[in-house]
Amino acid sequence: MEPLKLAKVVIPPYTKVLDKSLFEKLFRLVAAKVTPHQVGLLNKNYQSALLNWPRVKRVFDADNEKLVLLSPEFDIDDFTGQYKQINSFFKENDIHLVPYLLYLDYNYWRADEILDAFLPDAQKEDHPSGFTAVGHIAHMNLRDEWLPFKYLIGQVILDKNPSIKTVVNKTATIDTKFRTFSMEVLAGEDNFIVTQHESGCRFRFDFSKVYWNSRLSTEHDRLIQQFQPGEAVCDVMAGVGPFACPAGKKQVIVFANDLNPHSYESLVQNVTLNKVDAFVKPFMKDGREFIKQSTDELLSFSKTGPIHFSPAKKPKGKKGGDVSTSRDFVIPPVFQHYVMNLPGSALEFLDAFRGCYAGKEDLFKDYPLPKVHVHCFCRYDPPTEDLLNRIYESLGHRFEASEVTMHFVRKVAPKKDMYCCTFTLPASVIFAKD
Ligand SMILES: C[S@@+](CC[C@H](N)C(=O)[O-])C[C@H]1O[C@@H](n2cnc3c(N)ncnc32)[C@H](O)[C@@H]1O
Repeated sequence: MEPLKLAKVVIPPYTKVLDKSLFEKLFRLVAAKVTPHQVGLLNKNYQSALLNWPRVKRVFDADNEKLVLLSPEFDIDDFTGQYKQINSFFKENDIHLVPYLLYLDYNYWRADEILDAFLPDAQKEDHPSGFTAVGHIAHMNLRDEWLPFKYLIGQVILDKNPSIKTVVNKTATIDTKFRTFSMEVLAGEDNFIVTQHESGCRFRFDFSKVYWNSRLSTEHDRLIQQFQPGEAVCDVMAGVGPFACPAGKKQVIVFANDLNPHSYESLVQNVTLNKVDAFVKPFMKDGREFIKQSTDELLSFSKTGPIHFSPAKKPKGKKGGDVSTSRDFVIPPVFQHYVMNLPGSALEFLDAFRGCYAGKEDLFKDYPLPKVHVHCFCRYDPPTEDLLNRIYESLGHRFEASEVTMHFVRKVAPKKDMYCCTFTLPASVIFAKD
């Protein structure tokens, strides 16, 4: 008896339509015709002789009786070896054994089983059944050797993942100004407008025109946790709002900026979608200019009076949760945090902090100096010296290692790690008059 495994199938490279009949398989099995009571006895006493394949039903109705499928290894004539006892049981109880044809088709097999059957064997462990989901889109990053089978791979991913409606493959490395990448639809609808959930918020955007990376959700949450209600945060490269909107939901005041007009457009929509308009202000400027101008923008905004916040009324009958009390949030005249997530170049923007609060020293009477959370890539392990040097080159201030937290975010490539450096902006930098 063949094991439960798809045999290799040969499909010519660049085939566009998957012939699903290639994955149909017929198994000639034996079934025991028993009473419902005997099903329990078989399950209890003779498990190893019964069919035990994943996702395959073993017991079927047959008139007033039941058919129980036996293992393909079961030997009907074995009265001395491992099947001696079950064969005796069948004989003593006058149980009939009947042939049973089990048919498994394309719907039965998992994506990785189907891909293993038609993709070349080399580097089998890397067969591409994994993808990153962004809303209804499965985003793949296929290696060159799988490209001749890209449409079939896309079809399998689409068929085997009910929430996926579009499968795309990245066609070039990210090197655009706005961190977007070109992509090709492998299967499904040609629709890039997605709705993605993260950190208790909803985000809508065109995945082909803006930056989004679902793998950053932990990093988003990590920083959001550091922001306190009533604090002011300057999100210099905000994208479609994955820091800004959740922070706004916890009543953090966020100036959120992105230079990509498509990101800005989605950011504006997402602020409204998540009802954080009172707390999150979107901008579309170059990050360096924004760092400089946002100090005055916030100062003016702080003079408009406190933000009056009334939590949405709880639906009738809902118990628990916070007591709904309204609260006034005084807008701070200075930022407590700057977030700069553009890891390829954000360190180079640090020079913009020189003198950004020059002449405004008094504003810090009641506020601490701002913290910067700047993301960057590094190819050194440990990263300390390299990152301290690069911060110095741009900011013009040499920190001690103990003054900068270097949080490892993720490995992007074998010699490319993403970090978030957090430090307090020195008074000598932000009040500099040079
Ligand atoms: C890596 S993405 C991060 C987006 C978002 N903060 C996140 O965590 O998903 C970097 C963002 O910086 C924006 N960007 C690129 N150059 C910029 C610049 N000079 N000024 C402001 N934003 C810029 C891009 O459009 C992109 O949305």
